This record gives sequence, structure tokens and C-alpha cells, in this order.
Amino acid sequence: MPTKVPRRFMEDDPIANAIAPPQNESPQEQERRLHKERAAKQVSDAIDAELSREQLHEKKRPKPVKILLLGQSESGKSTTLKNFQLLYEPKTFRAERASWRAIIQLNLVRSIHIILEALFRSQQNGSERPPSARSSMSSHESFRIDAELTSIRTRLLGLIDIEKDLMQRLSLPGSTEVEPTERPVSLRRRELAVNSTVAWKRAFSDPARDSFDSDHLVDWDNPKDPGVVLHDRREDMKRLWEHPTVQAILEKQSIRLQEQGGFFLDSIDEVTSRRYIPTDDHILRARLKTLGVSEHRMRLSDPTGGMSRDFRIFDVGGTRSLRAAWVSYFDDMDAIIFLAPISAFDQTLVEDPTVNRLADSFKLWTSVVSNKLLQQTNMILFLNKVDIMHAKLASGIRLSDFVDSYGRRPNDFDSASRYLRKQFNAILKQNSPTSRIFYCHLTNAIDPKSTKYVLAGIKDMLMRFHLQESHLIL
Ligand SMILES: Nc1nc2c(ncn2[C@@H]2O[C@H](COP(=O)(O)OP(=O)(O)OP(=O)(O)O)[C@@H](O)[C@H]2O)c(=O)[nH]1
Ligand SMILES: [Mg+2]
Repeated sequence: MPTKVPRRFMEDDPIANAIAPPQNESPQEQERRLHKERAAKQVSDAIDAELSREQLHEKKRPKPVKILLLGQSESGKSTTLKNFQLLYEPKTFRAERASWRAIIQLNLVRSIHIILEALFRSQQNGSERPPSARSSMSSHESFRIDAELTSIRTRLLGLIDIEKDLMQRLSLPGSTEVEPTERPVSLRRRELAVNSTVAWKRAFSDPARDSFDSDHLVDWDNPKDPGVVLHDRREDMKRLWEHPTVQAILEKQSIRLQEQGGFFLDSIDEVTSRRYIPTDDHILRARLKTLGVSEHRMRLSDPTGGMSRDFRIFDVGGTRSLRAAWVSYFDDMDAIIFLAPISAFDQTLVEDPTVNRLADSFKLWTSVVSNKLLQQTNMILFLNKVDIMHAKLASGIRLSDFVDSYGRRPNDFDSASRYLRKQFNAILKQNSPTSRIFYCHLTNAIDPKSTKYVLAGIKDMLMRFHLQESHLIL
């Protein structure tokens, strides 16, 4: 039985008053009022239904597809992320050219410094040697630093200021930093590193513009712009790099700059041209070490014409001291892309020169595939830097000198890559009790044409897999 609201109470209550039927209402007036109220209710119900349909739709929208890039430092993780961006967000990728210009200039100057250091070392070694020993070693005649080389070196020492200037410009608080290190390292080992993929780029972006054409952000005529100084020094840099004495010294000290990230010594004319803006190829080859973990979001279309999907790609720093942070990202990943730079079979880790880089990759791969949190995660393995691997084997460097188990197998690319692929596969099988999706690709991450197909295949596979997981397709 409805409770009768006392009139006195109603008079005191403005809301009850407002909704109470008018006093002395005639039967016709009451009918009209009730009709209006029914119509209003119908409209309100329709709005409610629409809202719950939208909420249901939102709920049905699949969770983002999450990819984690793993691998040792310089394995090519950030380069793979760049490839994703180039493929699926080319406009944004290209809008960041001005920022990459500075990194590439820094990469070039760093290579020059590595050479200058090598020259310095070779001279020091020479002068430290007893005179009798020096005179008896005729091969050292070719390492004589002649007057031309001496004056080139003197002029190029001025590039240290350019390096400082670029470092300062890129080192916005919290964006980039030189990685702290426990022991003194030579310039050759010290690197500029970045904490996030976006913050440092602000040094070269214009907040007033949504997208920027890089041209507008470069002060071409400022005599202090690094581009102006590099342009003036281009002939010296070229001569230094091509000089036979320099080449001999580098070889003697086993410095193979061509194999290092950020190698632009064969592109000096382009990089030092007056109005230099990096090409896609140069951006992929630029080297900037990652320190923290950066998340990159993109919305990708469905190849089957269905709903687009949100992708989140996580790029982490691969240096040994940074690996502990990886674990907190293991939960809830759809796929790991693990990069093993197979060309590094004859190198050691920068952070620990007693550890072979290929052995480190095997160890890392073992710990990733045997990790309990990743038992269900799809694994995609990139045996990366195949271009360098080709060149290295062709130059006569033998895999069996560094991998005992390779035995007497032929030292060609096909045999070596097949063997290494088998080794990684065996580790997966031994350490991964549950079956899961596994793909292995031989990749060259600085070649966007070949990488494009691999990444598109991965994207389509993950979309399908993710849909099935979400029970949206059968
Ligand atoms: N020649 C060649 N260079 C590559 C390849 N993949 C990556 N690089 C270069 O190697 C350098 C290192 O690559 P990054 O992507 O920065 O390596 P990373 O794994 O992100 O390294 P950290 O950030 O230190 O963990 C860059 O200069 C790349 O351009 C490749 O397949 N071939
Ligand atoms: Mg990186």
C-alpha cells in the first residue's frame, strides 16, 4: 500500500512539490499529462538502451595487442620499433627528421673521435716502445702519421665542441643522459642514451604546431649550427676516413666501425650537406641507446576488414644493468619479439668484455623462454643483423673460432644461419613445456623493405590470434 505523504511535508519538500500533480486537475488534463509523461519515458528508455549498447560495444572492443621487444644492447630493438612506426605511422615518423638529424650528426662525430683516439693510441704505443724495437718493426713504418694527417687531426679536434653542443641540446632534463658507469670508459665506449622515445625529440619540435616540417626547425644560417661546422670540415673527415694509415691503424686495433651502430662515415657527403635532412634509411641506421622502458601506441587496421586494433609496443634498454626491469612487463604480453644479433658472434659485451655476445644472447633467450610468466606468450625470434653476418663470414672470420660446437661445418651464411637457428630452436623446445606460437626470422632491421613483410605478417598473425583469444571469431 502506497504511503500517503502528508501535505505539510510536501510543502516543505521542493522536489516532491515540483513533481506532484497539479491540484484540482480535471480528468482531461490528467489524461493529457499522463500521455506526455508516457512519451517522455519512452524517449528516456530509448536513450538508456542506446547507452547500454555503446557500453557493451566498448566492452567487446578487444584489449590492446601488447608486444615486448627484448634482446641485448645493440640487438636492434629500437630499430624494430622504428620500422613499425615507418610502416604504420609514416607521417609521424617523418615529422621527426629534425630530431634524428642531431643524433646522426652526433653519431658521425663520435666515429671521428674513435678514429682520433685510435691514432693517439697508436702514437703512444709507438713512442713507448724502445727505439731498438721500433726500428726493427718495419711494418710500423706505414703507421707513421704524416704532416697531412697531423694537420687534419688538429683541425678535427675542434669537433669536440660540436659533440658537447649537441649533447647539451639533446640532454633535456629527464630525456637523455650519458649512462652512468662504474668504471672510466673511453669515448669509444661512452654513449648518449635516451630514457623515453619522445621526450628528447621535443628539443627539436615546435609545441605550437601539431606536426612540423623539419625544415622549419633547423636554423640553417646560424654559423654555430653543428650542420654549418660539419659542412666546413667535411673534406677533412673524408680524408681522415679514407687515409690508408688510418685504415691500417683501425685494422691493427680491430676497430670495425662499419659494423657498429650509427655508422655514417661512408655517407659524409650526404650527412654534411648544407641542408641535410635524414632519409628513412639514415633514421633506421642512427644509434641512440635506450635506458628506460618506452611504450609506443598505435592503432592498426584489420586485414580482414574488421575493427581496427590498438597495439602497444614496449621497447626496453638491453644493457645488462637494465634487464632486471624487464620482468615487470612480462605479465599480460601477447608476444615477445626477441632480437639476437647473430653477427656479434666474435664480439664481447660493452658492459663486460669477458662475455661473448652470442653466448649472452643464448643465455638471455634461455631465461626468456623458460620464464613462467611468459609460458603462454607467443615468441618471435629475429636473428638480426644478417647483412653484417654475410659480410663477416665472407671476409674470412670463422664462426667455429668462437662457437666450438660449430665444428668443421662450412663457413658460409646458409650453413651458419641454419645452425644458429637450430640452436635457438632447441633451447626453446628444452625450456618451454607448453606449446605456443613460435616464429623465427632472419632479419636486417636497417632494410625497411624486407622488414616490412615480416612485421606485417606478425601484425596479422597477432590480430587473428588476439581475436580468437577474445572469442570474437571462431
Ligand atoms: N647493419 C645493421 N645494423 C643494424 C641492424 N639492426 C640494427 N642495426 C643498427 O644497430 C644499432 C643498434 O640498434 P638499436 O635498435 O639501437 O639497438 P637496441 O637493441 O635498441 O639497443 P639498446 O637500446 O642499447 O638496448 C643501430 O645503429 C641500428 O641502426 C641490422 O640488421 N643491420
Ligand atoms: Mg634501444
